[in-house]
Amino acid sequence: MSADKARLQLGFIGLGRMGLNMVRRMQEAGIDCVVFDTHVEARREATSHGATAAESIQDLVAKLDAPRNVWLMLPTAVVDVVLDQLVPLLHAGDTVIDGGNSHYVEDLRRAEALNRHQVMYVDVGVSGGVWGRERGYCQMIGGPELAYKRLEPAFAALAPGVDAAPRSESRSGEPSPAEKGYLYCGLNGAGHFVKMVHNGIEYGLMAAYAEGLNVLKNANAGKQTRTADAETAPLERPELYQYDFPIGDVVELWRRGSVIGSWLLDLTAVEMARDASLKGYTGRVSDSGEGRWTAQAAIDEGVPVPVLTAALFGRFTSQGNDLYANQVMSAMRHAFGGHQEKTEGKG
Ligand SMILES: O=C(O)[C@H](O)[C@@H](O)[C@H](O)[C@H](O)COP(=O)(O)O
Repeated sequence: MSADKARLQLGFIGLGRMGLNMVRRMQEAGIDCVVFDTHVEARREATSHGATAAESIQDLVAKLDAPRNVWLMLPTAVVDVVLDQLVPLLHAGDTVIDGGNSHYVEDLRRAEALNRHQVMYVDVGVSGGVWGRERGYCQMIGGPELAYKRLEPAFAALAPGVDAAPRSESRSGEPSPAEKGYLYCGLNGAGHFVKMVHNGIEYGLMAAYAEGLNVLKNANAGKQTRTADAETAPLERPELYQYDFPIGDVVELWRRGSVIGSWLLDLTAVEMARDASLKGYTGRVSDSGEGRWTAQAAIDEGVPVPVLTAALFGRFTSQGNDLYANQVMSAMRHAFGGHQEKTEGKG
């Protein structure tokens, strides 16, 4: 443990799915965390891992040595509420870190507001989800470089480390922060901007796998008999679609030596091994905002992102937001051709 690591103390607000595990990882690395969450149980759990619990935000600030560092790991909707309580308690030279999935535009506004109190604001896009405690967290960091430097032992403790991936050819010597799993991306907003695009890509990758696997799943379409009044046109050559692929095994196979292996595919394989029919899922795919923000940024930049937007719109469809459009089309079809809607599914 380095001397710097031993000295760093961190206030931590928000002990949810990710926050608690992040605190555990930092405590294990010798970083003292003073934690607060409205759930007493979460605070108790954090103390069992060596953290110091605070009874309130005021108590948390009082328990920290100056200059204070307070990391927020909160749903985006409550960040401003907590900042309103926290910032008046802080002093010049203190730092607030937002590790949630905030929009980078919000970071710019918040950084300016905190700056008026001479409090530094750092935005950190954190990837790794519920697996982060074990695998480490990939961190994309924006804000004043001074604050980044001060917090570097915390970023290093949370990061997966250089061994998480084979070193890229022609990189040698002391691994760079990026190779360890954290990166200073630039001034305020930069961290969440990079995380926003990361999530835009996440949507695209997920949709690509999902669509491909659906083509495999329906490769037995020629086996289904279609009646004259079926919903869709008959297959011209049903003999071409007579396959029942073991999708779970195909996914498992692609994890080994194929071009499209990835952690997303690894996770898919685990789900498929449990139940390849995915009966436990209705297929409603939520979106928390970052896919939308990526599309908005691309429009402002005049950059085409057809794959990412198609994936985003696919999520809207899954949420049922295509219903009225479909009703309009069905009404038109009925109006011009007298066509009745079929009540059954695939015919
Ligand atoms: O990198 C990550 O760990 C994920 O990207 C994560 O941060 C993501 O934001 C949420 O798990 C869900 O996001 P959506 O609701 O937008 O799918």
